[in-house]
Amino acid sequence: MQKRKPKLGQNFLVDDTARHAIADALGDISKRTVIEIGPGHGAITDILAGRSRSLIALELDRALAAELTFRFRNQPNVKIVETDILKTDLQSLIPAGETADVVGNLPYYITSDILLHLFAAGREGALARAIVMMQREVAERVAATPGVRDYGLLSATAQMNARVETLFTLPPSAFSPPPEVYSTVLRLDFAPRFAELGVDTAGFDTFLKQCFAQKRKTLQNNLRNAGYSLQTLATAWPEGTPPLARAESLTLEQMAAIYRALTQPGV
Ligand SMILES: C[S@@+](CC[C@H](N)C(=O)[O-])C[C@H]1O[C@@H](n2cnc3c(N)ncnc32)[C@H](O)[C@@H]1O
Repeated sequence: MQKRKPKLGQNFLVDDTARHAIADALGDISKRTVIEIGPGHGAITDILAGRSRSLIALELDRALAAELTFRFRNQPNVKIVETDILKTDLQSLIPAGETADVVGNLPYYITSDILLHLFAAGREGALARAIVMMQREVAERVAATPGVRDYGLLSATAQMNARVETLFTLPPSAFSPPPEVYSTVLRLDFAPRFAELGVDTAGFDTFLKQCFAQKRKTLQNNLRNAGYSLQTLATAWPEGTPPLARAESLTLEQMAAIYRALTQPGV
């Protein structure tokens, strides 16, 4: 086994039950294209190769990509691509008119960037489902509901793009070498809510960033810092929303109502 490259987040899964549970969480993939992020030594790849119609595994580490290319050389449904997931256009990997599912024990140093990359592909209609493992604390933020301590920009962004379900948590001993943190597996079913909530994608993304800019400030103060006047905010503020509310206490429906009132006054 090659030496671990800590910079690439290489903690390999060695728990047999867990790697099967991750593959099982995808459901029936016999007719699906599956994209694996960071296959490493193939702990999950081995299982998916025998189950999926087509498996495309994206690995940045040249030696690992070569190892897997050799191992799967006689399986025409498996394609190993040496590439950076963040620089890969996922839609271009998927047959026209179809969607793919994603699986990955993610390199933790770029978890948020990978999630944003997946949400962008989900909005394009390229992805149906993702089973992704990440540091437990990050998973808790992705899955948190409004009003709880962990709810913030990552939760709101994730839940504008997907239904989030927490599946299970693994201790450091499930990996080699063991990381310093616990890890949690999430299921994301891509279901963008922008049209349903009457907001435009790019504008509402920016608005959410403005709303959550400073956690200790009220939502109105964050929006004043973003350039909205007190008077504009007072006129647009929906009835029933406390003026001193913080962004993390509001539902996505309430956030969207404020955004619509600010950007489409009189509608
Ligand atoms: C946590 S390991 C998981 C390996 C394997 N899937 C497993 O479960 O044992 C993360 C993997 O992602 C790869 N990786 C890191 N950065 C990447 C990137 N930007 N694009 C694609 N793969 C990357 C690493 O080389 C490593 O193989």
